[in-house]
Amino acid sequence: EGSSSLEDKSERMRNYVPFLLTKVRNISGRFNDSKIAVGLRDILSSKMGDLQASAQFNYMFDIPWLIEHYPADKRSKPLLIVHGDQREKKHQLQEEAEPFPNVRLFQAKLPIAYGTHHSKMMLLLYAEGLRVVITTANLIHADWDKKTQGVWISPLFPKYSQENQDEAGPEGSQFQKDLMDYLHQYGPGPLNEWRQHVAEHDMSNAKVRLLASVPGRHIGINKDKWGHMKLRKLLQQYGEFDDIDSWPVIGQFSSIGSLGPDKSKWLCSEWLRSLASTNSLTSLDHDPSLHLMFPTVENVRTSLEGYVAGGSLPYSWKTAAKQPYLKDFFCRWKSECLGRSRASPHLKSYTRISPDLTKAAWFIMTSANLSKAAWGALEKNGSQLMIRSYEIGVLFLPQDFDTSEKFFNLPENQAESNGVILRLPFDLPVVPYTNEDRPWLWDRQYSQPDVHGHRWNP
Ligand SMILES: O=C(O)c1ccc([N+](=O)[O-])cc1C(=O)O
Repeated sequence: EGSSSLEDKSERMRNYVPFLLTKVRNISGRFNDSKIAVGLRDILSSKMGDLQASAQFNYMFDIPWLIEHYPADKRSKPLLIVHGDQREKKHQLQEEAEPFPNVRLFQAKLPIAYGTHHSKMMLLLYAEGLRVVITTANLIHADWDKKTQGVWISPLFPKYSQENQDEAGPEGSQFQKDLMDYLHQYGPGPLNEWRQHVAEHDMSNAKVRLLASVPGRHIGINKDKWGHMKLRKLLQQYGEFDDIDSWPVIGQFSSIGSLGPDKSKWLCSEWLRSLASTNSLTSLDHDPSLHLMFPTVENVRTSLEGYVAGGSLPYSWKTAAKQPYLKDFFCRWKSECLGRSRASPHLKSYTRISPDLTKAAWFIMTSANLSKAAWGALEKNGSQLMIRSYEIGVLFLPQDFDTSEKFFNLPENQAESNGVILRLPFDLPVVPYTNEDRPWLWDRQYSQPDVHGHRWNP
C-alpha cells in the first residue's frame, strides 16, 4: 500500500492523464505500480478520506465481497446500491442485502426493452469532501482479479463554504451540472440525498467531461445531452484540432450489439461521424480509418483466466452472423506496454491518434460497449436519439489540462515536451486480425484446450 496516499502519488503523475487500470494478480509488480494501477481496497481506503457514506452504481454486485473491501471501521456506513435488476435477480439482491442494515437498494427504471443499468460509478462522501470514481469493473471478485479494467478517480471535491457557494453561483462547474443532470434521470428516491451532496461540492477541478447515456427517446435539446450525440457536441465545441481528418479512430470494448446489415446503417454513418467530429466547419468528405479492438478466440484461450474470461465478453454468434463486415475493422487485444496482453479486456476505451502514433486528440474511458443500446441510434429522420441503457464514462481533452499543447503526447513520443502524456491501455500500432483470427463468440464451442487445459462448451 506504500506510505504516502494515492493523492501524493497522483501528484507525481502531474503530467499524465489521470486514467488508471485495475491491479492484475500474477503479473510483474512493475505493471501494478500505483502510477498505473489501483485496487478496490485502495479506492475505498481511508487514505482517500474519512468515509461517511457511499453510493455504488453498477450492473453486477457481490454485496458481502464489496463490504469486505471497505475499511473495517467503515463497513456499517450508509451504502446505497443502484442497480437495474428486476424480478428474480432483484429478489436475490434483496436477500443478499438483508444481513446489512446499512445497505439500501435502489432499482433504476429500464423503460425500453433490452436496456441494462450498465453504469459503474462510486460516489464517496467524506468528512473532508466528495469524490467520484468511474470505472468499467463490476463489483464482483472476477472483475478486479485478472482483467484489464479502467478507473478514473476524481480529485477530492471540497465542500462549498457558505461564502464560496455564493461566489460559485448556481451553475457550478460543467462536470457538476452534467453529473446532476445524470442523477436527476433516476427520479425521486434515495438519490435525492446524493444530488444534494453533489450540489454542495466544488467540482471545478474535475478536468474531465462527463459522457453518459440514459434510457429514453431524447429530442430537442436533450438529443445532445447523452450518448454519441453528446460526444459529437463536445468535440464540435472543444475539438480545437488542426487538420486531423486523416487521424484514425480506435474503439476498444468487451461486447458488440447488433449494428445493422452494413456499415452505412449506423457504425460508419452516425456513430463514426460523432467520434470524428471536430470544431472545424468543413464536413468530412471521407470516413477516417476506424479500428475496432475486440479479443480473438486465441486472445481468450491464452488469457490468464482461460476461456472463463469469455464469460465477460458476451458477443453472440447470432449477432455476429448478421455483421460479417466488422471483420474489416477488427484488431486484436494487445497490451505488452502494460503487461496486460493476457489480462482479458473488460474496459471500454475510444480514442483518436495521429498516423505517426505520437499524439492523441482525445481519450474516452466508459462503460459503453459498441452498441446502439449504449451510444444511441437516431430515429425519426434524426430528430430523436433512442438509448436503451444507462452508461457513464469520462472524456479527456487536452485543453482541460494546464498545457499549451493541442494534443496529448503518447509515451512513444519521447519529445521532452511539457505537454500531457496519455498512457493508452493497449499497444500501438494496432494488430489487424489475420485471415485465421476469429472474434470471440461466447455461445460457440472451442475444443482447443486453454491455459488451464479446459475447453469451452456453453
Ligand atoms: O459487465 C457488464 O457490465 C456487462 C453487462 C452486460 C453486457 N451485455 O449485455 O452485453 C455487457 C457487459 C460488459 O461490460 O461487457
